[in-house]
Amino acid sequence: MSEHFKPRVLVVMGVSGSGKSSIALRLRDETGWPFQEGDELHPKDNVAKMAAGTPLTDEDRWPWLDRCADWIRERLEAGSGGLLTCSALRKVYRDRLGEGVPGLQFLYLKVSAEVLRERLQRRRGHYMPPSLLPSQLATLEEPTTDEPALVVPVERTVDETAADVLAVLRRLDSQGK
Ligand SMILES: Nc1ncnc2c1ncn2[C@@H]1O[C@H](COP(=O)(O)OP(=O)(O)OP(=O)(O)O)[C@@H](O)[C@H]1O
Ligand SMILES: O=C(O)[C@H](O)[C@@H](O)[C@H](O)[C@H](O)CO
Repeated sequence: MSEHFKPRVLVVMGVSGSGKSSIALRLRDETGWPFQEGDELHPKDNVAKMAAGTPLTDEDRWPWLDRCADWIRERLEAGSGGLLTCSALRKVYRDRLGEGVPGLQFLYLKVSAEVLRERLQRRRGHYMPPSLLPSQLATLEEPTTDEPALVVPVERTVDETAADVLAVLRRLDSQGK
């Protein structure tokens, strides 16, 4: 049985290859919160575009972000907690997802460009080509300190990183935050 954590909706964010899916799945196992892979909410044209090596535009992303926002809102209303992977690269995207709504928290996976390049080169069986990394990094606006985001460097193992996040959640729970 998983440990009890106060239900929160966490958006696990960062560029392609930062480890969103890997970390979110570990956190799902530990918290028991519902999990949604944000990549699965992309309209199929978006996936085809990325697979062909073309970066998405803001216009491509809005319908996808709206689907992500719907999922977040449902989870908040249900009070079940939730884990969504979503690159959420720009501040306006995070606003669209509902940043600032109580109970919604972002978890930013901060990884150096070198490590990202290496991970994406090694990854197999994913539509996102490593050639899109520069555009992902160019689009990224890291969350600032006045945003409700936890920032974790993820150049250690998935288990170590997940343990760090759980420690933060326990601390927030014990402080009644
Ligand atoms: N902490 C880690 N240490 C080493 N390798 C990792 C780590 N986290 C993830 N990886 C590996 O890096 C690759 C990218 O991870 P993952 O698919 O979880 O990233 P992602 O952010 O969900 O990517 P995308 O947004 O493109 O779907 C995978 O091959 C994964 O096994
Ligand atoms: O905003 C974006 O450009 C996209 O969401 C990408 O980040 C991908 O969906 C994901 O990272 C691919 O695997």
